[in-house]
Amino acid sequence: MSAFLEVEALAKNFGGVQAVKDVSFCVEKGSICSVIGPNGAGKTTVFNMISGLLRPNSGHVRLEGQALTGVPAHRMARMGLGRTFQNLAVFGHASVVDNILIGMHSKLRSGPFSAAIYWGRTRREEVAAREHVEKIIDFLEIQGVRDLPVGTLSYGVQKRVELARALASEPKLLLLDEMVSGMNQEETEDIARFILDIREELGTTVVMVEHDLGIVTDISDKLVVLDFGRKIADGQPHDVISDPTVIAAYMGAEQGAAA
Ligand SMILES: Nc1ncnc2c1ncn2[C@@H]1O[C@H](COP(=O)(O)OP(=O)(O)OP(=O)(O)O)[C@@H](O)[C@H]1O
Repeated sequence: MSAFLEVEALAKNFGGVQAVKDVSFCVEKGSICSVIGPNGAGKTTVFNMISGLLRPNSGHVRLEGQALTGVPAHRMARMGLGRTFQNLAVFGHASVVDNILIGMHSKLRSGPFSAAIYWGRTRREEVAAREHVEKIIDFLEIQGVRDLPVGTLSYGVQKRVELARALASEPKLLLLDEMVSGMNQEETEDIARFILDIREELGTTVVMVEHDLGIVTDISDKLVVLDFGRKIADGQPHDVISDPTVIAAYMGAEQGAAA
């Protein structure tokens, strides 16, 4: 049986820079997998190849055996992918509810023309969409700010709205790009709890790129470590972070930064 997500021999060059070289790993259904590594290791590039923002020079990505490689990013929601971005990607002037409704558009069947013909179906879809949004709002505990413009909220709550929008399309695979960077301790702990709840209660598989080693070792089932574009380790968090190759990669990066 094939793995839920298969990343096979991915490679990507930017001009003369080999950002990712022959990276392969698998993610089991219903698990949380984190891709870590020092600055410039190739994490974001791998992530963007999984989510369709970048096309690999070679290699494949498959979700439940279906090829994702070459599928444009805007069709990924229909393939079962949801994602958040390293830099906040919310509509600051729109309310929390409207931001989440925007995330649902890939699930709605009615466009303006079919809406004119099938008014009843459109109406039912809209009611169902609003009910679904309310469930997500309850799930992520953002009831108190539901009608406020997202731009007026704290950074941690805005990230939660972004997460809500990614969940709106009911993804099978949720990709989280440096979700907790810039968050304080309390916001980080909240997000860690929500990620665990998403896995437990919604059964969603989660892949994250993360700098914060505390959160990844606490909540991940598996870590994949990159260094200079190559995979140097993968496995259970406590084994991986005590692996001498991984320690050396992080220490090398620190020494490089200090020099
Ligand atoms: N668009 C690009 N053009 C040229 N080089 C790039 C581009 N994107 C990434 N790189 C280079 O590819 C390498 C991997 O970058 P990437 O952003 O994937 O690493 P990262 O592990 O996500 O780093 P960070 O932790 O700093 O975000 C780096 O050397 C980077 O400078």
